[in-house]
Amino acid sequence: MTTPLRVAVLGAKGRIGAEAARSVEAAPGLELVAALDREDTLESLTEAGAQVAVDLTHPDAVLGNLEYCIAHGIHAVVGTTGWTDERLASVRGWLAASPSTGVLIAPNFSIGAVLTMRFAQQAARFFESAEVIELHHNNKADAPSGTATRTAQLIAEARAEAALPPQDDPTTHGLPGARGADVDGVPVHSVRLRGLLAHQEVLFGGTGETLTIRHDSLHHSSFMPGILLGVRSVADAPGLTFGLENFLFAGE
Ligand SMILES: NC(=O)C1=CN([C@@H]2O[C@H](COP(=O)(O)OP(=O)(O)OC[C@H]3O[C@@H](n4cnc5c(N)ncnc54)[C@H](OP(=O)(O)O)[C@@H]3O)[C@@H](O)[C@H]2O)C=CC1
Ligand SMILES: O=C(O)C1=N[C@H](C(=O)O)C[C@H](O)C1
Repeated sequence: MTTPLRVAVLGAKGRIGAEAARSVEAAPGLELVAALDREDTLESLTEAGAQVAVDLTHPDAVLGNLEYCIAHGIHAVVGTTGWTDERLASVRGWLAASPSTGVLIAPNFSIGAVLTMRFAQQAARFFESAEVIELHHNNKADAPSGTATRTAQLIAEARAEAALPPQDDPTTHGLPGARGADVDGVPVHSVRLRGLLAHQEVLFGGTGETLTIRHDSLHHSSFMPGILLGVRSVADAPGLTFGLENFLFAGE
C-alpha cells in the first residue's frame, strides 16, 4: 500500500476552501493533515508535515503563504486570484532558491472553464470583435475575475499572433466604466449578483454573425476534480505552472 499524500488546505473555512477540504478528505491516496484559516499560523503546515498546500484564501494573503510554502519545500496548488506579472515574478524568484518545489496557479479549476479559455483562444483569430462578460456572486473579492483576465489575455495573444488590428471602439461619449475594463485591448465586464456563483460569456463578432461561448459553475463541486488533479500532479512539476490546462492536456 502506498503512503497517502499529506495535503493541507489554506482558507479552509471559506466557500471553496471548505469544499476542497472535504474533497481532499474523501479522496483516495490523499490525507488532509491541516485545514487552516485566517487565525492559524503557517508553522502548522510544517508541524503537520504537509507535502502539498492548497491555497484558497485572498489575494492579500496568497503571496505570504506561497513564500512560506516554497521556503519549506511544500508544493502548492493555488486557486486564489490577483495575479500580475510582478507577483508571478516574485513566485519564480522564490522557486529559484527551491528548485524541486512545484507550484500550480490556476485561474480556474473547473473543466468547463478551462475548455472555455481554450475554445476562446481558438476562435479569437477569426473575429473582428471580442468581449468578455464575467458574472459572480456578490461577495467576490476582486474584479475582473482571474478567469476573465486570463481569457482576455489569451484572446489578445491570439489576435496579435494573427496580426489582427486593435479593436475599433468609436465610443466618445458616456459614463466612465460603461465599456468595461481594458485587458490587453479586450473589454471585460464584471457583474456581481446575489444568487450567482461563477459564470462567464465570451462574445465574438464578425461579419453578419456572432459566437458566444458560455460557461456556468453552478456549485463549488465543479472545481474539485481540477484541484485534486493539481494536488496529485504538482510534485512532479517543479517550478511554476500557470493554468490547469498544463496538467489536463498533458501529453497532447
Ligand atoms: N481558481 C479557481 O478555480 C477558484 C478560485 N477561487 C478564488 O479563491 C479565493 C477564495 O474564494 P472564496 O472561497 O469565495 O472566498 P472566501 O472569502 O469565502 O474564503 C476565503 C477564506 O480564506 C480566509 N483567509 C483570508 N486570509 C487568510 C490567510 N491569511 N490565511 C488563511 N486564510 C485566510 C478567509 O477568512 P476571513 O473570512 O476571515 O477573511 C476565508 O475563510 C478567491 O481568490 C477566489 O477568486 C474561488 C473559486 C474557484
Ligand atoms: O471567486 C470566485 O468565486 C471565483 N474565482 C475565480 C476567478 O476569479 O476567476 C474562479 C471562478 O471564477 C470562481
